[in-house]
Amino acid sequence: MRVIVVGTRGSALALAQTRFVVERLKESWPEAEFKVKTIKTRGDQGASPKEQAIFVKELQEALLAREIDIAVHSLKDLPTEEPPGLKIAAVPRRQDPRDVFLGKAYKRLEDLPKGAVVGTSSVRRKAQLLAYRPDLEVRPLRGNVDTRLAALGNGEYDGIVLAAAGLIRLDLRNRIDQFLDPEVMLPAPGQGALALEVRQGDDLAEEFVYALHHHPSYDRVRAERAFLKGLGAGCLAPVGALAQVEEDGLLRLEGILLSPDGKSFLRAEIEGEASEAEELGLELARDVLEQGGREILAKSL
Ligand SMILES: NCc1[nH]cc(CCC(=O)O)c1CC(=O)O
Repeated sequence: MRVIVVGTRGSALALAQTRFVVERLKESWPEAEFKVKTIKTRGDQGASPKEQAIFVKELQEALLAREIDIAVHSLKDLPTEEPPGLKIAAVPRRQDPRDVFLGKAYKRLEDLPKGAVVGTSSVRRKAQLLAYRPDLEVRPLRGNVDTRLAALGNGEYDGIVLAAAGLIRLDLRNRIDQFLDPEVMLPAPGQGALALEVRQGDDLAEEFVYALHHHPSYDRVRAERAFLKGLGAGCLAPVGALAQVEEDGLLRLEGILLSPDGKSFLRAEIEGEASEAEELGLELARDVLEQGGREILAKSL
């Protein structure tokens, strides 16, 4: 039988995510053989959105070139359009999608004194931080998770904001001081979810990864990504989105579009059938654009 090659980037987080995926694959398909291949990329998870896009592309090229058979991505780093010849064949059960606060002297965002310095390089996090607390000073914070934790330790910041999922997957949950309420900080579309990508027509790889597919997680991230896509904002505008599947099976999607300074924003929500996840996301985006989102978008370009 064919050896299935699982491709990943080399950052600690990417490797941890891939180890998790490969373990699940081996449990589901004990007869099959899986091998991990690290695709060397210049940077890491803390790179700028533009660099992130390059790393994603390198993995996709390796897939198309048959150097790997399955690519493991953080879903939030993937562009909303799939390249020709590839498909997202599975979205495993999503990790906690929320953002988290890690503080130096103060362990909660609301306890920070006026003018406190918070580190993040995400335009989405910055805009929402400023919308909540215009008095804060938001300073850039790049690098992989370790680098960012070290920067907090050095006292350069009073606090930093990261994705819960990254810390949890790196076994650093104990470093989290506060899970941010989505009322204050809506996560990035797809945050906390993985995407398992294969070549179209590679039925074996597709069948293998489908064993890890979690449909409710897939519906949620499809709604969130459709909202992002519908705004036509690309990855550079401050956009947050979070979908939940309610007890009655309905999907509730909340979305926000902000100006980079957080002074203007539009937040809206919609509810409907989970099977209509994509339509719900697109409809919410249309609502937001019509309520004044177009003017807000013009400010972030
Ligand atoms: N943009 C970098 C990135 N891509 C995925 C994660 C975390 C894990 C996830 O959201 O799935 C991170 C780090 C962060 O935002 O703190």
